[in-house]
Amino acid sequence: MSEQPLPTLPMWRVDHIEPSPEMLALRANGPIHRVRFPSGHEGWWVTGYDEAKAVLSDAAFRPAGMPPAAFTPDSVILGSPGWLVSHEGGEHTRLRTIVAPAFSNGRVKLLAQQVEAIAAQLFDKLAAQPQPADLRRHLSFLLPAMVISALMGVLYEDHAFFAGLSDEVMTHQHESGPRSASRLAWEELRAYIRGKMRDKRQDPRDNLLTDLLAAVDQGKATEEEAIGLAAGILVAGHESTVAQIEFGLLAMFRHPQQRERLVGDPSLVDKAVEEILRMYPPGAGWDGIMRYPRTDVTIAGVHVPAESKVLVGLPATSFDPRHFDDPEIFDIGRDENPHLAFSYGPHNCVGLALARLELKAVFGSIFQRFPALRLAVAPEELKLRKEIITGGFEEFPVLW
Ligand code: HEM
Repeated sequence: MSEQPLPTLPMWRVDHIEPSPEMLALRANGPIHRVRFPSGHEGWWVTGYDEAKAVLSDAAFRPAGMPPAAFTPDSVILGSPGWLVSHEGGEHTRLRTIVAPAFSNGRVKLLAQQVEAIAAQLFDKLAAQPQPADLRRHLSFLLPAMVISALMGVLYEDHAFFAGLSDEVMTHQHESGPRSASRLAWEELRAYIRGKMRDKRQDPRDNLLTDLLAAVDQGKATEEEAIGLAAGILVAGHESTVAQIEFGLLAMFRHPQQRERLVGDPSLVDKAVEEILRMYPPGAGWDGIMRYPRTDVTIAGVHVPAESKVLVGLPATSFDPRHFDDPEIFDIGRDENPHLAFSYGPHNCVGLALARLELKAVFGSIFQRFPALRLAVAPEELKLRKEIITGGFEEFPVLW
């Protein structure tokens, strides 16, 4: 009897936005599945909510940035000192503790007015464009980059430069060899940060680069680690947020009644953002974050040998009915929403409060500012950026 072929990733969303029916069917069939990854390797895909949380908080698993030697690293930034997902245990805690205060709820709250002002300024610029206009070019790509400049304490005018580099790092991450475009961009980004950190010695003020310099001076990190921490934050904090703005808008276009509900009651914005994150998180169909068990482990009764690939299917966990009532319904008033879009455990998203603030700034007022905002093309005509894990689109043409 011939064996069934393995389910294969990616499982693309329907029209870029609705969850893949194949993914939903597999998820409903059990919490862990043997699958084939886009790289051709076989491994496991964890789609159960509890099982995902257990893997993400279990020290038996190495983080995404520490693949076993058998797997070719798929990103130039893996192994770079200071890149948080390439460190584990005490080393990871030491480095994360240096940047975590800059992302605390209290520090992020202080940025709220600035983030609102950046959003308002970009809305004005978008409104001044001839229609249709590319919302990516005028809003989604810029807003996270401008917010990160404020956080880092670098000039606003630099945002286009470093956002371009961060984009290049992510876009070409499958290339290998020392002269790949991605590696060059990563090196250029690090050189840029090295220069900015030197400038901060003369003009410190209160920002993340100054915190990083202090950590170097106090012997908590090497200069190379501090540079890697800053560069990693730039890359991790940019593309994910760009894509989430775009997927969130698609979600709202797709569900006009929920959009009207939000316009009618702007106090729903916090819950709306959580629901967007739950049901339409950024993603290009690779469907999760990787972990590597260092020893043999058992997940939901399935034996998984050491050094295998275990993909934790964060988007799939959002449809686990053990944790979400009517999970396939997009409901911006959902009360209980413990989604895992920001992951869980020691590597959960350090920038989650900032990401929420940025998304609130967009979804809290964009439909008031542009009541007739809509896509200028059919959703299926948008070109998904398939080569980067967070997805997002080449262009996002809109009318209003
Ligand atoms: C909607 C936007 C965002 C989403 C959905 C998101 C999602 C995630 C996820 C799923 C991880 C876990 C990766 C893993 O466990 O392998 C992560 C980690 C991380 N994120 Fe975010 N993120 C977002 C925005 C941001 C922002 C705005 C920043 C900073 C400015 C940021 C910085 C980071 C960093 C530095 C890590 C690595 C943490 C560690 O390994 O300790 N992210 N993010």
